[in-house]
Amino acid sequence: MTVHVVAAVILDSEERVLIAERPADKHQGGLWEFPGGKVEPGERIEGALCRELEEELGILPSEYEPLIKIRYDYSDKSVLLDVWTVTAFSGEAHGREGQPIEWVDKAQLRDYEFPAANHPILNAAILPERYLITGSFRDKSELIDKVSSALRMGISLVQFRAPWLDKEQYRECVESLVPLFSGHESKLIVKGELEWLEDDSVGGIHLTSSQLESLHKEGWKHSGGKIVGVSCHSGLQLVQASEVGAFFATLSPVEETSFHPEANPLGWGQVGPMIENATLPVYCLGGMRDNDLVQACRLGAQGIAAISAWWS
Ligand SMILES: Nc1nc2c([nH]c(=O)n2[C@H]2C[C@H](O)[C@@H](COP(=O)(O)OP(=O)(O)OP(=O)(O)O)O2)c(=O)[nH]1
Ligand SMILES: [Mg+2]
Repeated sequence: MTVHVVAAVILDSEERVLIAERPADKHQGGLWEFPGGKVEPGERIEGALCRELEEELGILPSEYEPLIKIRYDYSDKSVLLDVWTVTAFSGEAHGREGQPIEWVDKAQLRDYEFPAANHPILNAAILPERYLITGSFRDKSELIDKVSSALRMGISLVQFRAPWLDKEQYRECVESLVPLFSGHESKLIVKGELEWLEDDSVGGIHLTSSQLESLHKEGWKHSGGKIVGVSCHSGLQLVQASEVGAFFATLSPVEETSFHPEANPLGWGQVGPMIENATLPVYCLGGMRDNDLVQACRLGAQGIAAISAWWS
């Protein structure tokens, strides 16, 4: 039997996250957690969220939205963690059950030890809702202009993609973008070979589904703090993406897109259950515009990924 648990990534005005230490005598005791607890029979999930945060922290959430759902089988117990982001609440958070609590910068979250099920939840808590993939550009200066303007729009995760360039031009473009990301909370992800993981000037890499397939076959597993994203087009690939230790996946094409006119759109109807079963954060990709974000998040996605929407 699966225990349905609601948990909250509570943010303050400085984007810090509230975490609490689980009592030593409880399941997964002594580890840090996102506050929450079991949903009672017949209880609505939002009701359980408000009740648990009131009981454990003495706060009442007023603005919240679904972040991610993760199923996980511990040897002694199976849980469905239904995680919500809370962006506004009344009251002063304190450990009402005597549990230590801490407000932590997102970048520091990985320094704390969480239960095994929380791995994708940490990634979801850290990743933004919008993921820009670079589109066409004439030269480096246009590339820099376009990425700069996206960063000014508040986009903080950018994949550099330019399949028409040779290796040297490609590297030069990456090098020209790197300074835009220093000092920002933003991350530059390079679409390309695994060797980019060794490059400390970039935030991570994005793998194609065929790279995923061969890496998965080899039994490759990502370790370390660098972000790894993977392009997925099926439920099986989403499973493989989790198994190789990817931080997130894009799922495409959700709708028709001029970039891949030959591909059959999955449509929201198929995308919903695929996200539901995924065990990593998923960005919807393919024909996405800003106003698709609400629908994507309603289906449990991390957010949306796009070229055209933010590449003007
Ligand atoms: N709240 C919370 N629970 C988590 C997290 N990660 C994780 O694996 N769990 C597991 C541990 C527990 O098996 C279950 C949550 O149960 P709980 O002990 O907090 O439930 P509860 O607050 O209702 O407390 P009680 O019924 O034991 O008094 O989910 C997390 O980040 N937050
Ligand atoms: Mg609890």
